[in-house]
Amino acid sequence: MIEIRNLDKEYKNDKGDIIRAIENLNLKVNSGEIFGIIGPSGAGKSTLIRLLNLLEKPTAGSIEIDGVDLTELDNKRLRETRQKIGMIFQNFNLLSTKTVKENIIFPLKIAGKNKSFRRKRAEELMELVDLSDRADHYPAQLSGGQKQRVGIARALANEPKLLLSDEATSSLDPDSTESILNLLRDIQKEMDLTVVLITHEMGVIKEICDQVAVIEQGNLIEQGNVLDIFARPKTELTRRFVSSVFDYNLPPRIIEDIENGDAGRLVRVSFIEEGTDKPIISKMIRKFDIDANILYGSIDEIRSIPFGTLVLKLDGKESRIEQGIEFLQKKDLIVEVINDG
Ligand SMILES: Nc1ncnc2c1ncn2[C@@H]1O[C@H](COP(=O)(O)OP(=O)(O)OP(=O)(O)O)[C@@H](O)[C@H]1O
Repeated sequence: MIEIRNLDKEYKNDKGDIIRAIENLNLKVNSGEIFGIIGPSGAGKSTLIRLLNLLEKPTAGSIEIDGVDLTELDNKRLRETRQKIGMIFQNFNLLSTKTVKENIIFPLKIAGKNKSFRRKRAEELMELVDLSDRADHYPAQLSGGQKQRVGIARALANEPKLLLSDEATSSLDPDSTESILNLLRDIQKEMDLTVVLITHEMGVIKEICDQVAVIEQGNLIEQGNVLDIFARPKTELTRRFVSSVFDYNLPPRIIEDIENGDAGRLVRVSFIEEGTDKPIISKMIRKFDIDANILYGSIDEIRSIPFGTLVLKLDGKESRIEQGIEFLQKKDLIVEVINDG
């Protein structure tokens, strides 16, 4: 669906220095995915999402959507293409002097749709986002969550195939965030949309994304399936993001033992889906004559799929322990030796 190649974006600051907001970035987003891009402040997230519909012009590189390179389109074709890319914003960007219904009708007007079509489509969209009873309210009369619902309805007006979300839940309270994320998930399924969202909150990624890319200082540093990234974050930054929503860090008493050289042989076993861990670990204990004490465990759910990690202390013959670890790895558990003992 989207293929970004060798993308660069440079800005000049007030002093005339060049700031490389995006550096040689390559990314592929498949059709029908909810793809999250996460990074700390200043990483280049907003720049990247604005590049995706050419609200920002790249300094170099290409952005293909369904095989069409946006950077090569003339203004007229770019405008047409943009109508098929919906976008929602952190600050909603609603027209304050227009009602809910008029805000939703606005992009349909721009697309040249006739009056009866516009009215009918607006009714459908208000129903979709559960705001039919607020049709004649103005944005100032709505809660943040309701404003974002209007933003979503407006973004979907011209039946886009791609929806871009620029920190859509960052200014919402936790309940509204949850309901907006659920709405995004539902409409993604119902309309078979591809969604690209940027966020600085790992909770958003955990809640609705299928794939995630982590960016830092304009560079893509890690990318993959959300479950894999949670189970095996490769970079320090990703690990920090994961730790913000999943209790991944070792408890202080274990860290202390490691520092004092008293911890023994410790492994972290991460598993996805219920029950896969227990029979396999007890099998390892029997098969290789190893003692395995669970020192610490943490279990959560990622989009209804159980996901957890256990920290085990292994005792036994060195060679048998090696074989035991290999055995776990072959069973598709993610095993990380955290202390050699
Ligand atoms: N119009 C601009 N002119 C000059 N520099 C810019 C401009 N827009 C962004 N930048 C710089 O580019 C870098 C990336 O900014 P960007 O807003 O894309 O980051 P971000 O990850 O979205 O940050 P935040 O989460 O704080 O919004 C920053 O160093 C920023 O100062």
